[in-house]
Amino acid sequence: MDVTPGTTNDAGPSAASITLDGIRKRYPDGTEAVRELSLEVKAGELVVLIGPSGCGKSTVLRMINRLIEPTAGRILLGDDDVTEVDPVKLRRRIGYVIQNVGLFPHQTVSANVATVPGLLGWSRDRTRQRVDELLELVGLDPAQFGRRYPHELSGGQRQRVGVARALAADPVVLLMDEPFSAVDPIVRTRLQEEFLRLQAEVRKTIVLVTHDLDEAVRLGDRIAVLSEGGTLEQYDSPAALLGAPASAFVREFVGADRGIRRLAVTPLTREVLDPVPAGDTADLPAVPLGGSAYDALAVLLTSATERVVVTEDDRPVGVLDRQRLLALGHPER
Ligand SMILES: Nc1ncnc2c1ncn2[C@@H]1O[C@H](COP(=O)(O)OP(=O)(O)OP(=O)(O)O)[C@@H](O)[C@H]1O
Repeated sequence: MDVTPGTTNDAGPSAASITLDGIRKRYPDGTEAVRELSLEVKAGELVVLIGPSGCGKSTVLRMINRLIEPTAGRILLGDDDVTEVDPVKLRRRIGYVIQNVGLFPHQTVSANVATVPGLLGWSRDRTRQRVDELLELVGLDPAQFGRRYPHELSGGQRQRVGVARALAADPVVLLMDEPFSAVDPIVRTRLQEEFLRLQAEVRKTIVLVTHDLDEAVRLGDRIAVLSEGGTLEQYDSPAALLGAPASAFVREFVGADRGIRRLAVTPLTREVLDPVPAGDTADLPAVPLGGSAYDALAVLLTSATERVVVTEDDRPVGVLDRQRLLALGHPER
C-alpha cells in the first residue's frame, strides 16, 4: 500500500544519533587507519571530522555505512548496532554525498534523485512528487533541471543534485565526504550557506569530512579534530576549539589566525560588553547585539574610532574597544 506521496510510510524518526564505540580499522596490508575511536553524534547534530591527510577521516565515515567493515568496536544508529543490519538496507537509511557527487552520467537529474525511492519500491507518483520537492528544496527548478543530464549542469548544481539524491528516502543520517571541495571558493561559500539553511529545515544527523577549517567552523555544531590513526585530539564547538585548543597538535592545526576565526563564531552578547559610557555615543559606529565579534571588528577597522557601540532596537546596550574585541579571539590569555 502506498500512503501520502512525499512522506515516509514507515514513520520512523527523521534523524538518529550515532555512537562510535571503540572502533578500529586495520586494513589487510597492516595499515592501522583507525586505532581506537569513540565519538557520539546527537540526533540532528552536524559534526565535522577534520585532520591532516591520511588520518583516517574517510575510513571512519565509510565504516558508519559499512562500505568498510570495522575490525573492532561497535557503531550504533540510535539503538541499532549497524553491524547487525543488512548493509544494503542500512545504506538506504543513510544518505552519502561524496566529492564530485558520483551522479550516474547516463541518467537524468530526476532519475538520479529517484535512485533510492526506486530501490524502496515507491510508486511513480510518490517518487515524482518527492523528487520535485527535493529539487525545489535544494534550489533547482524541477521543470528546468529535472530532465537534464549531469554533464549539462554546473559543478555547484551537480553538488545540489547529489544532496537531493542523498535526502530522497528521508535518511536518518547523512554522511558527506568533502562535499563542497570540487567547486570554486565563491560557489563553495554559497553552497555552504544554502546547505545550512537546508539543514535548519531538515535537521538530519550529519557527519561531514573536510580539509577546510573555515568550512568546519562555518558548518559544524561540533568539530572532531583527528590526528594520525584516527586519534581524537579534541571534540568541541567551533568557538571552544578555536578559543581553547586542547593540545599542541590542535593549536598548530587551527593555526595562527584562529583568533580571527574565533571572532566570526563569537556572538556579541551582553556579557562581553563594557557599560555604555556617560555622554553621547552617537558618533560611534554601531553593530547590533547578536551580531558576530568579527562584524564588530570589521566595522572598527573601517572607521576611525577606537570603539563600537552595540545596539538593540537602535538603543545602545554596551560598547567594545579594540583591545576587548581582540581579546575575545583569545579568551585563554
Ligand atoms: N584500502 C586500503 N588499504 C590500505 N590502507 C588504506 C586503504 N584505504 C586507506 N588506507 C590508509 O588508511 C589511512 C587513512 O586513510 P583515509 O582515506 O581514511 O584518510 P583521510 O583522513 O580520509 O585522508 P584524506 O584527507 O587524504 O582523504 C591512510 O594511511 C591510507 O593510506
